[in-house]
Amino acid sequence: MIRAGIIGATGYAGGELVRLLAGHKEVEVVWFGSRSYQEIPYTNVYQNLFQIVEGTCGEKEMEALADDVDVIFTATPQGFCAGQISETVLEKAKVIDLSADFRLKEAETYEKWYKIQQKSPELLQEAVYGLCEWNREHIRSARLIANPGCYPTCSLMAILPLVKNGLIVPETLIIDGKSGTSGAGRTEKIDNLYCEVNENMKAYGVTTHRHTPEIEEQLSLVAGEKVCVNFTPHLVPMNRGILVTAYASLKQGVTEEMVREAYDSCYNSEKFVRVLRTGICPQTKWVEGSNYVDVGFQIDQRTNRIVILGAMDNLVKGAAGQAIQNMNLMFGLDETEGLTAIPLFP
Ligand SMILES: NC(=O)C1=CN([C@@H]2O[C@H](COP(=O)(O)OP(=O)(O)OC[C@H]3O[C@@H](n4cnc5c(N)ncnc54)[C@H](OP(=O)(O)O)[C@@H]3O)[C@@H](O)[C@H]2O)C=CC1
Ligand SMILES: CC(=O)N[C@@H](CCC(=O)OP(=O)(O)O)C(=O)O
Repeated sequence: MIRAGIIGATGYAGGELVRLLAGHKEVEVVWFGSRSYQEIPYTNVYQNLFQIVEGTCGEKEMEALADDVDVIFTATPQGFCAGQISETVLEKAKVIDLSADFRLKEAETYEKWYKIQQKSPELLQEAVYGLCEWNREHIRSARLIANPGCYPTCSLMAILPLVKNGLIVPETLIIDGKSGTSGAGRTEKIDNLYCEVNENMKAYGVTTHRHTPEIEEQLSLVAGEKVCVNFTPHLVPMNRGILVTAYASLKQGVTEEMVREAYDSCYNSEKFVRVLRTGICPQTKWVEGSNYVDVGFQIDQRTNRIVILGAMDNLVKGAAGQAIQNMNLMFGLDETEGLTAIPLFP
Protein backbone atom coordinates (compact mmCIF):
# COMPACT_ATOMS: atom_id res chain seq x y z
CA MET A 1 0.00 0.00 0.00
CA ILE A 2 1.09 3.56 -0.72
CA ARG A 3 1.26 5.57 2.50
CA ALA A 4 -0.22 9.06 2.22
CA GLY A 5 0.00 12.01 4.59
CA ILE A 6 -2.33 14.99 4.25
CA ILE A 7 -1.41 18.34 5.76
CA GLY A 8 -4.55 20.49 6.04
CA ALA A 9 -6.69 17.36 6.34
CA THR A 10 -9.40 19.23 8.26
CA GLY A 11 -10.16 21.75 5.50
CA TYR A 12 -12.65 21.18 2.70
CA ALA A 13 -10.05 20.13 0.13
CA GLY A 14 -8.23 17.94 2.69
CA GLY A 15 -11.53 16.42 3.82
CA GLU A 16 -12.38 15.56 0.24
CA LEU A 17 -8.97 13.91 -0.15
CA VAL A 18 -9.66 11.74 2.90
CA ARG A 19 -13.15 10.85 1.63
CA LEU A 20 -11.96 9.88 -1.85
CA LEU A 21 -8.84 8.06 -0.64
CA ALA A 22 -11.03 5.95 1.68
CA GLY A 23 -12.25 4.33 -1.54
CA HIS A 24 -8.79 3.97 -3.14
CA LYS A 25 -7.52 0.36 -3.31
CA GLU A 26 -3.79 1.17 -3.31
CA VAL A 27 -3.53 3.99 -0.77
CA GLU A 28 -3.80 4.28 2.98
CA VAL A 29 -3.98 7.70 4.66
CA VAL A 30 -1.64 7.42 7.65
CA TRP A 31 -1.36 11.08 8.61
CA PHE A 32 -4.12 13.64 9.18
CA GLY A 33 -2.30 16.93 9.58
CA SER A 34 -3.94 19.77 11.49
CA ARG A 35 -2.84 22.49 13.88
CA SER A 36 -6.28 23.17 15.37
CA TYR A 37 -7.50 19.61 16.11
CA GLN A 38 -4.38 17.96 17.50
CA GLU A 39 -4.97 14.57 19.16
CA ILE A 40 -8.65 14.67 18.18
CA PRO A 41 -10.01 11.69 16.20
CA TYR A 42 -10.34 12.69 12.56
CA THR A 43 -13.97 11.60 12.38
CA ASN A 44 -14.86 14.04 15.19
CA VAL A 45 -14.12 16.70 12.56
CA TYR A 46 -15.94 14.93 9.71
CA GLN A 47 -18.64 12.64 11.11
CA ASN A 48 -19.62 11.57 7.58
CA LEU A 49 -16.50 9.39 7.73
CA PHE A 50 -17.37 7.80 11.13
CA GLN A 51 -16.54 4.04 11.14
CA ILE A 52 -15.04 4.43 7.68
CA VAL A 53 -11.80 6.26 8.47
CA GLU A 54 -9.51 5.68 11.49
CA GLY A 55 -6.90 8.14 12.71
CA THR A 56 -6.12 11.09 14.92
CA CYS A 57 -5.11 14.58 13.88
CA GLY A 58 -1.61 15.84 14.58
CA GLU A 59 0.98 18.38 13.55
CA LYS A 60 4.31 17.54 11.92
CA GLU A 61 6.70 19.45 9.67
CA MET A 62 6.99 18.17 6.11
CA GLU A 63 10.56 16.91 6.66
CA ALA A 64 9.47 14.68 9.56
CA LEU A 65 6.36 13.51 7.73
CA ALA A 66 8.41 12.54 4.66
CA ASP A 67 10.14 9.83 6.76
CA ASP A 68 6.81 8.06 7.28
CA VAL A 69 4.96 8.36 3.96
CA ASP A 70 5.36 7.91 0.22
CA VAL A 71 3.28 10.92 -0.76
CA ILE A 72 2.39 14.18 0.96
CA PHE A 73 -0.64 16.22 -0.03
CA THR A 74 -0.59 19.83 1.18
CA ALA A 75 -4.16 21.16 1.27
CA THR A 76 -3.04 24.25 3.12
CA PRO A 77 -3.17 28.04 2.67
CA GLN A 78 -0.92 29.75 0.12
CA GLY A 79 2.70 29.90 1.28
CA PHE A 80 2.67 26.86 3.57
CA CYS A 81 4.11 24.28 1.17
CA ALA A 82 6.77 26.58 -0.28
CA GLY A 83 7.74 27.49 3.29
CA GLN A 84 8.35 23.88 4.40
CA ILE A 85 9.33 21.85 1.34
CA SER A 86 13.00 21.06 0.76
CA GLU A 87 15.26 18.80 -1.28
CA THR A 88 15.30 16.45 1.74
CA VAL A 89 11.50 16.14 1.60
CA LEU A 90 11.54 15.43 -2.14
CA GLU A 91 14.24 12.77 -1.79
CA LYS A 92 11.94 10.82 0.52
CA ALA A 93 8.39 11.47 -0.69
CA LYS A 94 6.43 12.82 -3.62
CA VAL A 95 4.58 16.05 -2.95
CA ILE A 96 1.26 17.20 -4.39
CA ASP A 97 0.53 20.78 -3.40
CA LEU A 98 -3.09 21.88 -3.71
CA SER A 99 -2.22 25.51 -3.11
CA ALA A 100 -0.90 27.92 -5.71
CA ASP A 101 2.71 28.01 -4.45
CA PHE A 102 4.21 26.23 -7.48
CA ARG A 103 1.66 26.95 -10.19
CA LEU A 104 3.28 30.08 -11.61
CA LYS A 105 6.76 29.68 -13.07
CA GLU A 106 7.98 33.16 -12.06
CA ALA A 107 8.32 33.94 -8.34
CA GLU A 108 7.81 37.60 -9.22
CA THR A 109 4.39 36.94 -10.75
CA TYR A 110 3.35 34.86 -7.70
CA GLU A 111 4.51 37.56 -5.31
CA LYS A 112 2.72 40.27 -7.28
CA TRP A 113 -0.67 38.49 -7.35
CA TYR A 114 -0.55 36.66 -3.98
CA LYS A 115 1.27 39.37 -2.06
CA ILE A 116 3.42 36.82 -0.24
CA GLN A 117 7.01 35.77 -0.70
CA GLN A 118 7.70 32.55 -2.66
CA LYS A 119 10.04 30.82 -0.23
CA SER A 120 11.25 28.00 -2.51
CA PRO A 121 11.88 29.65 -5.87
CA GLU A 122 14.60 27.06 -6.64
CA LEU A 123 11.83 24.43 -7.08
CA LEU A 124 9.62 26.42 -9.44
CA GLN A 125 11.17 25.06 -12.63
CA GLU A 126 11.02 21.47 -11.41
CA ALA A 127 7.37 21.61 -10.28
CA VAL A 128 4.94 20.18 -12.82
CA TYR A 129 1.58 21.83 -13.43
CA GLY A 130 -0.83 18.97 -12.74
CA LEU A 131 -3.53 19.46 -15.35
CA CYS A 132 -3.63 15.72 -16.01
CA GLU A 133 -5.19 15.57 -19.47
CA TRP A 134 -2.77 18.17 -20.80
CA ASN A 135 0.45 17.32 -19.00
CA ARG A 136 0.28 13.59 -18.40
CA GLU A 137 3.79 12.62 -19.49
CA HIS A 138 5.53 15.20 -17.30
CA ILE A 139 3.34 14.28 -14.35
CA ARG A 140 4.35 10.61 -14.49
CA SER A 141 7.97 11.41 -13.65
CA ALA A 142 7.40 14.39 -11.34
CA ARG A 143 8.46 14.66 -7.70
CA LEU A 144 6.47 17.85 -7.07
CA ILE A 145 3.04 18.63 -8.51
CA ALA A 146 1.39 22.03 -8.53
CA ASN A 147 -2.24 20.96 -8.47
CA PRO A 148 -4.16 23.49 -10.59
CA GLY A 149 -6.66 25.97 -9.15
CA CYS A 150 -10.37 25.31 -9.43
CA TYR A 151 -11.33 28.12 -11.81
CA PRO A 152 -8.22 27.52 -13.94
CA THR A 153 -8.99 23.79 -14.24
CA CYS A 154 -12.52 24.41 -15.47
CA SER A 155 -11.52 27.31 -17.74
CA LEU A 156 -8.51 25.55 -19.28
CA MET A 157 -10.29 22.26 -19.88
CA ALA A 158 -13.02 24.14 -21.74
CA ILE A 159 -10.83 26.57 -23.72
CA LEU A 160 -7.53 24.79 -24.47
CA PRO A 161 -8.78 22.68 -27.42
CA LEU A 162 -9.71 25.89 -29.25
CA VAL A 163 -6.37 27.53 -28.50
CA LYS A 164 -4.38 24.43 -29.41
CA ASN A 165 -6.12 24.25 -32.78
CA GLY A 166 -5.85 27.99 -33.41
CA LEU A 167 -9.61 28.47 -33.79
CA ILE A 168 -10.13 31.59 -31.63
CA VAL A 169 -8.52 35.02 -31.42
CA PRO A 170 -6.92 34.67 -27.98
CA GLU A 171 -6.93 38.36 -27.09
CA THR A 172 -10.75 38.43 -27.35
CA LEU A 173 -11.19 35.87 -24.54
CA ILE A 174 -13.45 36.80 -21.65
CA ILE A 175 -13.97 34.25 -18.87
CA ASP A 176 -16.81 34.39 -16.40
CA GLY A 177 -16.63 31.90 -13.50
CA LYS A 178 -19.18 31.01 -10.82
CA SER A 179 -18.31 28.99 -7.76
CA GLY A 180 -20.11 27.39 -4.86
CA THR A 181 -19.05 28.51 -1.39
CA SER A 182 -16.94 25.43 -0.53
CA GLY A 183 -14.46 26.97 -2.99
CA ALA A 184 -13.65 29.52 -0.32
CA GLY A 185 -12.70 26.85 2.23
CA ARG A 186 -13.91 25.95 5.72
CA THR A 187 -11.95 28.58 7.57
CA GLU A 188 -14.46 31.13 8.89
CA LYS A 189 -14.82 34.41 7.01
CA ILE A 190 -17.67 36.94 7.28
CA ASP A 191 -18.14 36.90 3.49
CA ASN A 192 -19.06 33.22 3.65
CA LEU A 193 -21.66 33.36 6.43
CA TYR A 194 -25.10 31.98 5.53
CA CYS A 195 -26.77 35.41 5.52
CA GLU A 196 -24.11 36.85 3.26
CA VAL A 197 -24.23 34.01 0.71
CA ASN A 198 -27.80 32.69 0.75
CA GLU A 199 -30.17 34.30 -1.81
CA ASN A 200 -27.26 36.35 -3.08
CA MET A 201 -24.81 36.45 -5.99
CA LYS A 202 -21.80 38.66 -6.37
CA ALA A 203 -18.69 39.19 -8.45
CA TYR A 204 -15.42 39.45 -6.55
CA GLY A 205 -11.76 39.93 -7.33
CA VAL A 206 -12.81 41.84 -10.45
CA THR A 207 -9.66 42.44 -12.58
CA THR A 208 -7.49 41.29 -9.66
CA HIS A 209 -8.30 37.62 -9.02
CA ARG A 210 -5.16 35.53 -8.50
CA HIS A 211 -6.31 32.82 -10.90
CA THR A 212 -5.93 35.26 -13.81
CA PRO A 213 -2.14 34.84 -14.23
CA GLU A 214 -2.47 31.05 -13.83
CA ILE A 215 -5.03 30.85 -16.64
CA GLU A 216 -2.98 33.22 -18.80
CA GLU A 217 0.27 31.30 -18.26
CA GLN A 218 -1.22 27.97 -19.31
CA LEU A 219 -3.10 29.42 -22.29
CA SER A 220 0.09 31.16 -23.41
CA LEU A 221 2.11 27.93 -23.26
CA VAL A 222 -0.33 26.19 -25.59
CA ALA A 223 -0.90 29.23 -27.84
CA GLY A 224 2.83 29.85 -28.21
CA GLU A 225 2.21 33.55 -27.62
CA LYS A 226 1.31 35.73 -24.65
CA VAL A 227 -2.41 35.53 -23.93
CA CYS A 228 -4.15 38.10 -21.75
CA VAL A 229 -7.73 37.55 -20.55
CA ASN A 230 -10.49 39.17 -18.56
CA PHE A 231 -11.49 36.78 -15.77
CA THR A 232 -14.35 37.54 -13.37
CA PRO A 233 -15.31 35.08 -10.61
CA HIS A 234 -18.69 35.08 -8.87
CA LEU A 235 -19.83 33.53 -5.62
CA VAL A 236 -23.16 31.70 -5.86
CA PRO A 237 -25.33 30.18 -3.12
CA MET A 238 -24.44 26.52 -3.66
CA ASN A 239 -22.17 24.19 -1.71
CA ARG A 240 -20.19 22.74 -4.63
CA GLY A 241 -19.68 23.36 -8.28
CA ILE A 242 -18.05 25.69 -10.77
CA LEU A 243 -19.59 26.89 -14.00
CA VAL A 244 -17.42 28.73 -16.50
CA THR A 245 -18.86 30.68 -19.42
CA ALA A 246 -16.21 32.08 -21.76
CA TYR A 247 -16.51 34.15 -24.91
CA ALA A 248 -14.10 34.61 -27.83
CA SER A 249 -14.14 35.67 -31.47
CA LEU A 250 -13.65 32.82 -33.92
CA LYS A 251 -10.94 33.17 -36.51
CA GLN A 252 -12.15 33.71 -40.06
CA GLY A 253 -13.53 30.60 -41.74
CA VAL A 254 -13.89 28.50 -38.58
CA THR A 255 -16.96 26.27 -38.73
CA GLU A 256 -18.91 24.34 -36.11
CA GLU A 257 -17.49 21.08 -37.52
CA MET A 258 -13.94 22.35 -36.98
CA VAL A 259 -14.75 23.27 -33.38
CA ARG A 260 -16.30 19.89 -32.65
CA GLU A 261 -13.37 18.11 -34.26
CA ALA A 262 -10.99 20.09 -32.02
CA TYR A 263 -12.83 19.00 -28.85
CA ASP A 264 -13.18 15.41 -30.02
CA SER A 265 -9.52 15.06 -30.96
CA CYS A 266 -8.43 16.36 -27.54
CA TYR A 267 -10.93 14.50 -25.41
CA ASN A 268 -12.26 11.41 -27.22
CA SER A 269 -10.13 9.05 -25.16
CA GLU A 270 -10.39 10.98 -21.88
CA LYS A 271 -12.36 9.23 -19.16
CA PHE A 272 -13.05 12.36 -17.10
CA VAL A 273 -13.91 14.86 -19.83
CA ARG A 274 -17.34 14.76 -21.44
CA VAL A 275 -17.92 16.88 -24.53
CA LEU A 276 -21.66 17.42 -24.56
CA ARG A 277 -23.82 17.11 -27.66
CA THR A 278 -24.66 20.24 -29.65
CA GLY A 279 -27.26 22.34 -27.89
CA ILE A 280 -26.65 20.80 -24.44
CA CYS A 281 -25.18 23.19 -21.87
CA PRO A 282 -23.13 21.83 -18.93
CA GLN A 283 -24.71 22.01 -15.48
CA THR A 284 -22.96 21.74 -12.13
CA LYS A 285 -25.50 19.14 -10.94
CA TRP A 286 -24.42 16.75 -13.70
CA VAL A 287 -20.89 16.50 -12.32
CA GLU A 288 -21.43 16.90 -8.56
CA GLY A 289 -19.36 14.56 -6.39
CA SER A 290 -17.45 13.24 -9.40
CA ASN A 291 -14.13 13.84 -11.15
CA TYR A 292 -15.84 14.69 -14.44
CA VAL A 293 -15.57 17.99 -16.21
CA ASP A 294 -18.28 18.62 -18.80
CA VAL A 295 -17.63 20.99 -21.68
CA GLY A 296 -19.89 22.39 -24.37
CA PHE A 297 -20.08 25.27 -26.85
CA GLN A 298 -22.45 27.29 -29.02
CA ILE A 299 -21.49 29.51 -31.93
CA ASP A 300 -23.30 32.82 -32.27
CA GLN A 301 -23.39 33.33 -36.05
CA ARG A 302 -24.52 36.96 -35.63
CA THR A 303 -21.41 38.02 -33.76
CA ASN A 304 -19.03 35.29 -34.97
CA ARG A 305 -18.27 34.59 -31.33
CA ILE A 306 -18.15 31.24 -29.62
CA VAL A 307 -19.63 30.75 -26.17
CA ILE A 308 -17.62 28.10 -24.33
CA LEU A 309 -19.02 26.34 -21.26
CA GLY A 310 -17.49 24.14 -18.59
CA ALA A 311 -18.80 22.59 -15.37
CA MET A 312 -17.10 20.57 -12.65
CA ASP A 313 -17.08 19.95 -8.91
CA ASN A 314 -14.56 22.38 -7.39
CA LEU A 315 -13.64 19.94 -4.60
CA VAL A 316 -13.17 16.93 -6.88
CA LYS A 317 -11.78 17.71 -10.36
CA GLY A 318 -11.02 21.22 -9.05
CA ALA A 319 -8.96 19.99 -6.07
CA ALA A 320 -8.86 16.55 -4.39
CA GLY A 321 -9.94 14.43 -7.38
CA GLN A 322 -7.36 15.96 -9.68
CA ALA A 323 -4.72 15.60 -6.92
CA ILE A 324 -5.49 11.86 -6.72
CA GLN A 325 -5.46 11.58 -10.51
CA ASN A 326 -1.98 13.15 -10.38
CA MET A 327 -0.91 10.71 -7.66
CA ASN A 328 -2.17 7.76 -9.73
CA LEU A 329 -0.04 8.93 -12.66
CA MET A 330 3.04 9.51 -10.48
CA PHE A 331 2.84 6.01 -8.97
CA GLY A 332 2.02 4.24 -12.26
CA LEU A 333 -1.47 3.26 -11.09
CA ASP A 334 -4.65 3.15 -13.14
CA GLU A 335 -5.42 6.86 -13.57
CA THR A 336 -9.05 6.40 -12.58
CA GLU A 337 -8.44 4.42 -9.35
CA GLY A 338 -10.46 5.90 -6.48
CA LEU A 339 -12.16 8.32 -8.85
CA THR A 340 -14.94 6.35 -10.44
CA ALA A 341 -17.80 7.87 -8.43
CA ILE A 342 -20.78 8.61 -10.64
CA PRO A 343 -22.18 12.16 -10.36
CA LEU A 344 -24.94 12.67 -7.80
CA PHE A 345 -28.37 13.80 -8.96
CA PRO A 346 -30.46 15.65 -7.88
N1 LIG B 1 -11.85 24.65 -1.63
C1 LIG B 1 -11.60 24.46 -2.93
O1 LIG B 1 -12.53 24.26 -3.76
C2 LIG B 1 -10.20 24.47 -3.45
C3 LIG B 1 -9.11 24.74 -2.64
N2 LIG B 1 -7.85 24.76 -3.17
C4 LIG B 1 -6.68 25.08 -2.34
O2 LIG B 1 -6.51 24.06 -1.35
C5 LIG B 1 -5.95 24.64 -0.17
C6 LIG B 1 -6.89 24.35 0.99
O3 LIG B 1 -8.13 24.97 0.70
P1 LIG B 1 -9.46 24.67 1.52
O4 LIG B 1 -9.51 23.27 1.91
O5 LIG B 1 -10.54 25.24 0.72
O6 LIG B 1 -9.21 25.58 2.80
P2 LIG B 1 -9.75 25.38 4.29
O7 LIG B 1 -9.73 26.72 4.89
O8 LIG B 1 -11.03 24.62 4.26
O9 LIG B 1 -8.64 24.45 4.95
C7 LIG B 1 -7.33 24.87 5.19
C8 LIG B 1 -6.61 23.74 5.92
O10 LIG B 1 -5.28 24.17 6.20
C9 LIG B 1 -5.04 24.13 7.62
N3 LIG B 1 -4.28 25.34 7.94
C10 LIG B 1 -4.74 26.60 8.04
N4 LIG B 1 -3.73 27.47 8.27
C11 LIG B 1 -2.61 26.72 8.31
C12 LIG B 1 -1.24 27.01 8.52
N5 LIG B 1 -0.82 28.26 8.73
N6 LIG B 1 -0.37 25.99 8.53
C13 LIG B 1 -0.77 24.72 8.31
N7 LIG B 1 -2.05 24.38 8.10
C14 LIG B 1 -2.95 25.38 8.11
C15 LIG B 1 -6.41 24.12 8.25
O11 LIG B 1 -6.51 23.32 9.41
P3 LIG B 1 -5.92 23.56 10.84
O12 LIG B 1 -6.30 24.97 11.21
O13 LIG B 1 -6.58 22.52 11.66
O14 LIG B 1 -4.46 23.33 10.70
C16 LIG B 1 -7.23 23.36 7.23
O15 LIG B 1 -7.07 21.97 7.41
C17 LIG B 1 -5.79 26.14 -0.45
O16 LIG B 1 -4.50 26.40 -0.90
C18 LIG B 1 -6.80 26.38 -1.56
O17 LIG B 1 -6.46 27.49 -2.32
C19 LIG B 1 -7.62 24.47 -4.48
C20 LIG B 1 -8.65 24.19 -5.31
C21 LIG B 1 -10.03 24.20 -4.88
C1 LIG C 1 -15.41 30.71 -4.02
C2 LIG C 1 -13.98 31.08 -3.70
O1 LIG C 1 -13.71 31.93 -2.86
N1 LIG C 1 -13.04 30.44 -4.37
C3 LIG C 1 -11.65 30.67 -4.15
C4 LIG C 1 -10.83 29.77 -5.03
C5 LIG C 1 -10.36 28.56 -4.29
C6 LIG C 1 -9.22 27.91 -4.95
O2 LIG C 1 -9.31 27.16 -5.86
O3 LIG C 1 -8.07 28.30 -4.53
P1 LIG C 1 -6.71 28.09 -5.25
O4 LIG C 1 -7.03 27.50 -6.57
O5 LIG C 1 -6.09 29.41 -5.43
O6 LIG C 1 -5.90 27.19 -4.47
C7 LIG C 1 -11.24 32.08 -4.46
O7 LIG C 1 -11.79 32.68 -5.35
O8 LIG C 1 -10.27 32.53 -3.85
